Amino acid sequence: MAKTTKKRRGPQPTAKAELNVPVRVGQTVEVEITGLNHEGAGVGRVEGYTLFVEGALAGEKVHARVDHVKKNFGFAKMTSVVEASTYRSMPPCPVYDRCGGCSLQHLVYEEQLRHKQQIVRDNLRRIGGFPVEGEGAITVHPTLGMTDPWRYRNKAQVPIGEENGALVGGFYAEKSHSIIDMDECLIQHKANDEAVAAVKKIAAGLNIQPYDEVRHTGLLRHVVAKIGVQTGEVMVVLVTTEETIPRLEELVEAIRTQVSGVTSIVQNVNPDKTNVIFGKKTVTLWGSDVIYDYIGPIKFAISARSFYQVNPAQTEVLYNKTLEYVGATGTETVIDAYCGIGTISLFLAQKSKHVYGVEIVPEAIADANRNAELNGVENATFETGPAEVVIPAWKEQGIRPDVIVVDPPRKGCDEALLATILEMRPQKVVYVSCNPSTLARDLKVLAEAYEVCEVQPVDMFPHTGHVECCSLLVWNGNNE
Ligand SMILES: C[S@@+](CC[C@H](N)C(=O)[O-])C[C@H]1O[C@@H](n2cnc3c(N)ncnc32)[C@H](O)[C@@H]1O
Repeated sequence: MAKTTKKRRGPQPTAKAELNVPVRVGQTVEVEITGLNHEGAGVGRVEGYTLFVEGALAGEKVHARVDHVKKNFGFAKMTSVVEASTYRSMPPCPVYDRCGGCSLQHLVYEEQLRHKQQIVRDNLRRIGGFPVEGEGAITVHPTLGMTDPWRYRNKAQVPIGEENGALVGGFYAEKSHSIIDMDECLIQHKANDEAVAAVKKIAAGLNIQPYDEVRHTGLLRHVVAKIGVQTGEVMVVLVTTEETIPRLEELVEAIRTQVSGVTSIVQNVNPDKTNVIFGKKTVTLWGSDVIYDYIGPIKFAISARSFYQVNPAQTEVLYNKTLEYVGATGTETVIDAYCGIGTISLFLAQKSKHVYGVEIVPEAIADANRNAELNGVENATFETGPAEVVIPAWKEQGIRPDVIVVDPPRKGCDEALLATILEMRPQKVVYVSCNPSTLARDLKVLAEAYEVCEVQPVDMFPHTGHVECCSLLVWNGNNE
């Protein structure tokens, strides 16, 4: 099911004269594509003016229709290929060009991996000012990809609506609130697709009213399905506008008997006029409050609302790399900043003396403590709060980490945290990042006292433009 929707750019009848650019909205142009940007759009020029062309690949000549112009660059959509790249492949997904969840399905997978490695290199050079070639260059390893890069997502979040009087669920059509019905997503675990399709059919059969986003009427807003890939346990979450569900017993009984692997049926109530999926109230309708999964040897309890990495196979690859870079032997004190539900912390606790995890969301820390208990881990301590406040406090308390691991959100580390790391000077910093540009910016700051030894890109989200990285930094021994 659709994971993301394409950025919606509003209608823009800007005349080319207004901005003094060589193209106008609605015009079809021929463009030679020289590169791919971080969102997977082709980059080309028309009379020196940069156009980002959705659907085009580096090395291609294409026809494209301009749909948005700005002063220095514009956006276009490919309408036909004039000269194709040898790396072009036929996207297997039938709704690929309408969904927007994936942006790279038309590029052969090996080339996607090379592209992601290049994106990391470009950011390190352009934003970080690091050499990436020749003597003294940072080693950026080839991206670690999946042997089978399909059906990897363990969570589907599907908006429900109405089309011609029928209940539908799938993804939002571009620049609209109407939902295109879809029962299969090729990057989604098959069990989740089947669970959502079954729930849609059951809900329609029981005449449960789908949500109308514009009028803010109806009951069923979203169907969420989650699977613990290692345990096969499935959770179905019904997100509704109201607490009362008509024919509730029949609904639960049908889901319980028709959804394969289901061990948990949960209702979340979201009465607000918002595009945020979940509301505050969650009730278990049948079965367990949680499903379980394993990453490596660590068992995790996953509730309806808890954050859990969506590609568990590649998460294990990423965490093993983190463990390798930390290089713990059993004597180390490690700080895990931005620890979420303690996934990295619990991985590290196996090999370290003590792990301190900090995270801003209280519910995530409650999950981290519960997961520590579940795994009998006694050498991990979790604290709620901003990393940039809690870690300086730990410093004052005399905690001296040998290694600090950071895994911040896309905006990167807070400046105050980087300053604290430079003051604490652990022997190593391991930086896990989902955004190469903020990674490059922060590494540049840390390079004052650290050698950036190597960067390992990991493909957590095949067929999308995203890339995750794990970087090893070692203190340069300079006390100044
Ligand atoms: C990319 S996630 C990493 C989660 C975890 N390491 C994992 O692998 O599942 C970033 C986490 O940072 C948390 N966060 C955001 N800002 C924070 C801050 N200032 N201090 C501590 N945690 C923060 C978010 O809530 C989120 O859980």
